[in-house]
Amino acid sequence: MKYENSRKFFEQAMNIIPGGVNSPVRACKSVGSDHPLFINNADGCMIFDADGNSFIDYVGSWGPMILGHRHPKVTEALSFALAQGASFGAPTSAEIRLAQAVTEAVPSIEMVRMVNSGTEATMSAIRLARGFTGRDTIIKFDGCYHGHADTLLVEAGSGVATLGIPGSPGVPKSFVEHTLSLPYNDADCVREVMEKQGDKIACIIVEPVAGNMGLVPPAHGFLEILREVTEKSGSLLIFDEVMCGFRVAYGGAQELYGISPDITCLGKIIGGGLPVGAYGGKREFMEYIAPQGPVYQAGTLSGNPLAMSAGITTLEQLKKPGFYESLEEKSARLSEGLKKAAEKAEIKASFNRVGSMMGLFFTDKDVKNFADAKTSDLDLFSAYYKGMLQKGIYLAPSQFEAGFVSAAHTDEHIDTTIKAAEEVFAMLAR
Ligand SMILES: Cc1ncc(COP(=O)(O)O)c(C=O)c1O
Ligand SMILES: N[C@H](C=O)CCC(=O)O
Repeated sequence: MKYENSRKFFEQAMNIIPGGVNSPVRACKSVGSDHPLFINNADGCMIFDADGNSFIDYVGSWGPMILGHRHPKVTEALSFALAQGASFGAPTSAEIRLAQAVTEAVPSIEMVRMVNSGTEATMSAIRLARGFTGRDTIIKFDGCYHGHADTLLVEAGSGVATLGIPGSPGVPKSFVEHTLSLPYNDADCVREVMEKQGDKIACIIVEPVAGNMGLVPPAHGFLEILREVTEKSGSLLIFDEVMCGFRVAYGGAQELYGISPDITCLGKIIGGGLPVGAYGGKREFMEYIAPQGPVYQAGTLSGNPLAMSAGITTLEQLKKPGFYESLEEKSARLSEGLKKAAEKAEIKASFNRVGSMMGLFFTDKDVKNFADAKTSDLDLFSAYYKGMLQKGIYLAPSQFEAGFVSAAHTDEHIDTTIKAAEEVFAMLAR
């Protein structure tokens, strides 16, 4: 494959955009690539770069593209919405329709506020929890990523883990002194901390399915314990379902595991590929937000009509009978195929999957938390990433990211991917 145009664009971008990219993980630095792919267009589960190369896409714009790219119904809805005007900075009925779809899908959400990104959703949810409880301290978990708000970068996953950045310069110590980060899936540790400090804790925020240290499912009973200790101490439980919401089930991880949080953060899928975020929960909490309540939060483009229409149409498609069953079948086929391929080549690898979110770690440990994920052989991951790319398979360029299957992937695409992995594993084993 030739990458001349991507290389040329990256040189130009490096001059005028920090690191040549508008979000760090895209630069593909950690896998040793000297440039990312510049993308021209995408269709279904295929993505096409600026040099005319085509790839089967398992990044799906980092999760939103669950229907695949350019779904005809979403494209049609967007054209219609655009014809009415791109933004009004005033309420539209589309905001009510998306709010209705979200509250119907996720019963713990009685009211929802739209924002423009997952970062805004989690940042606002934390402010609400602090405002409502009158407490400052928050608990998060190592390797979970909740966007780039100052207080949430402590021990974060995703790009922070990929680039090995310890938190971030520019975040004053005093901003993070109220953030406690605990090991994911360690119920005993949570109990211990909550027994000692529960009355000071405003909230526990968690990715109920962690997708930013690779993919790590919640251990049996872990989410139940979080619910129990927060209820006991009067703290709020926040599920950050920006990635897993509408992904692992129509009602998200809370439907899958049967736990009802106080506040839920959403993003990605509910915008159908347009910039969006949302946070919602029980009426008593949400009525605390301005202008109804005292906790301030605002946004010029919040509830943007294009994002609302792409989101509404996406959720309509997801609601169709059999959607998640079919996605589960495809994802199981892929994950089983990759597992067998690694076993055949005697590659040390550990696999996690929840529905259409999956992770392959180059370690012989079962990966249950960030410390386990960090035992992965990152050089082997880089070689795997590059090998797969050469064979036309587009994966996230980091061990600490999840992979996503979409409704547009067919058995044929999946079998092509497994065959590519067999060849790459065989090469890595030599
Ligand atoms: C679980 C989770 N929360 C929050 C975010 C932040 O979302 P955004 O990148 O839209 O700000 C992300 C992704 O970046 C995420 O995966
Ligand atoms: N893991 C991140 C979000 O889910 C990846 C997106 C980004 O940071 O650019």
